[in-house]
Amino acid sequence: MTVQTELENIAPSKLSVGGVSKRFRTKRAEVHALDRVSLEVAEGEFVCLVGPSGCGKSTLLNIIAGLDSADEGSVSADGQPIRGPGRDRMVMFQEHALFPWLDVLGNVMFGLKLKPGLNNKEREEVAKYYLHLVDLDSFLHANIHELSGGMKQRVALARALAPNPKVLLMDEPFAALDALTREQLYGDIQRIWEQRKKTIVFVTHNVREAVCLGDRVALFSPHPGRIRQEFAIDLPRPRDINSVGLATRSSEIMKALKGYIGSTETEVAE
Ligand SMILES: Nc1ncnc2c1ncn2[C@@H]1O[C@H](COP(=O)(O)OP(=O)(O)OP(=O)(O)O)[C@@H](O)[C@H]1O
Repeated sequence: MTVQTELENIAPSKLSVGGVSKRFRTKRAEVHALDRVSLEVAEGEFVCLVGPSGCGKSTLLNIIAGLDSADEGSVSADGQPIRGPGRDRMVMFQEHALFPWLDVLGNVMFGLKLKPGLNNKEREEVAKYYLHLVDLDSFLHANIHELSGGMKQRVALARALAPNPKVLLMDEPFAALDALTREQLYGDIQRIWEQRKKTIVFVTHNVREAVCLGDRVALFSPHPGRIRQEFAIDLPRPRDINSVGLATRSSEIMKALKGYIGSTETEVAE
């Protein structure tokens, strides 16, 4: 395999979630995290899962990632049942989970370790391509602890993209960042998604963030976790989170969400 073939866009996956239920049993209680959740995500689609804390968004993402399994129902990528993690589905979490003993380049190269057919020099070339994509060319040899929160998440994004997955699964990746840094990353992730043609499932409790990024927003409610409604977002891209159109659409969705969870719920940000 050459670096050039490795960097080519590959066809994104279609995801299919059918009637998935999941319960967690602890010593004291049983939590019904997901109740017959179904979701279809088309090839290259950007879908956001929105809802208050505890409604099962991360559980569903973990099941699609193959990090957890459903009690009932089916989950498949391109028609193949998902039975465990795979390089075709990379996950990015709120916490960057970078290795502090490796520099920026080393962290992204680490994700390519198991990539067959690439030698070290080629892995470095691939890693540099993705670090350029996230605007970190000048920080290849920086230590992780020297970076800002936003830069760490850029490294984490480059690391998730480097194995050229068909699906990117993102669990509140920007939640711990300040508003300005988040806004920059909204622009970046939209640009990268269009350039690299990934299927993206993005978990957030921020309705505006979901409307800014998603082709579609799936609304969850908790106890038990269910998808209550889906909204197609046809605003032109790239979207500005501060635009009037986006605020209007967010308010409509927020209103629907409050109808499902009650207006006293405070964990969802508009
Ligand atoms: N490993 C686990 N053991 C026991 N309960 C769990 C486990 N993982 C999740 N849960 C419970 O399942 C429910 C759904 O959790 P989940 O993390 O999927 O929700 P979420 O919508 O992603 O919430 P948040 O936005 O807070 O991450 C919650 O009540 C949670 O406490």
